[in-house]
Amino acid sequence: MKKLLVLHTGGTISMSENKDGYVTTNNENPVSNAATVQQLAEITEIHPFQVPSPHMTLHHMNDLRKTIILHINEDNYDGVVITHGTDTLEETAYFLDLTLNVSIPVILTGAMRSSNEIGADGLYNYIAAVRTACDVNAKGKGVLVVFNDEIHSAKNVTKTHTSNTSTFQSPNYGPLGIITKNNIYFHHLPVRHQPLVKVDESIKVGLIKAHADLDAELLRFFSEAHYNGVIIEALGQGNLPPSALSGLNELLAQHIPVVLVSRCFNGIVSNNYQYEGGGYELHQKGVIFSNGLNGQKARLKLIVALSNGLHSEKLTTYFSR
Ligand SMILES: NC(=O)C[C@H](N)C(=O)O
Repeated sequence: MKKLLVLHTGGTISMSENKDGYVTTNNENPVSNAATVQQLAEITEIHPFQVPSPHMTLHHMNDLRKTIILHINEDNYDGVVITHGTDTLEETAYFLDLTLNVSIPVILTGAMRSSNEIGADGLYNYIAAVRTACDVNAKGKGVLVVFNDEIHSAKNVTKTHTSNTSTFQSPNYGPLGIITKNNIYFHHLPVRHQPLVKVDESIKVGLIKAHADLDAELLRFFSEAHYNGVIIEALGQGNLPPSALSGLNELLAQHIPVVLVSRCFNGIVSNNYQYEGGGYELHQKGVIFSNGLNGQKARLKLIVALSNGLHSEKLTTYFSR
């Protein structure tokens, strides 16, 4: 039997509906010690904290990382499963993917319906995650998200629906694999990069979404509030309204790294347009173009990059991968 470390962190998978129909936190995680799961693997369960995932912080994520390292250094685990709220699940998954230097499977899962609601998906997803963690082909693929019978890479997966159980999707790329009643099939191999292991929790990176008439004052805020970096979810292929440019110039003049992603759901930013605020001009100014991440993931990537002392060209290269 494979030996797995399971970390329960909270979220809907750990919650129940009360008599008024509202979803609330339980003292005990209902999927903890589930008999069906105990038959699949030898499981050591720990509960580092129990929070709804909107309460997750960089400190929680880093704490989770340290806890995983501590336990896998002490004992020979074949894999790690983390149960987590879905709202920020992709952020914790990607943070661990960027910073955990391990080859055993590390898999996050959660639920869209709490434990006593009709069609509750928590135990089902948990079982699927445990089965995947036991699969020999799940090794060396970085951090994975298992949800609704699909296996996604932490880098590409995102929550796409407020309530549907098929909420986790990987725009542009699709899932790495699928899970059936009896089998686990991987169809793609993710491109892997060497993790960076230092994390400075004091680094502050802001995230802002561009829109028509974006006010330069909003960008100025980040320099006034001493942010270490800024992510802009730009328009289309990577363009900004002229109204924002004076604020952007101030950030760049103060050598605050600015990374561009797109507010579009699919595609990658590029320096095509040569008009005021167009990608060409932003690139010339020194804005860093990210290779296809969403804003919340680019934020964590910039925190990790700055924690590891990446600046100028090294930072640009890191974001091009
Ligand atoms: N489905 C969920 O888990 C959502 C919940 N609000 C959370 O992220 O904790």
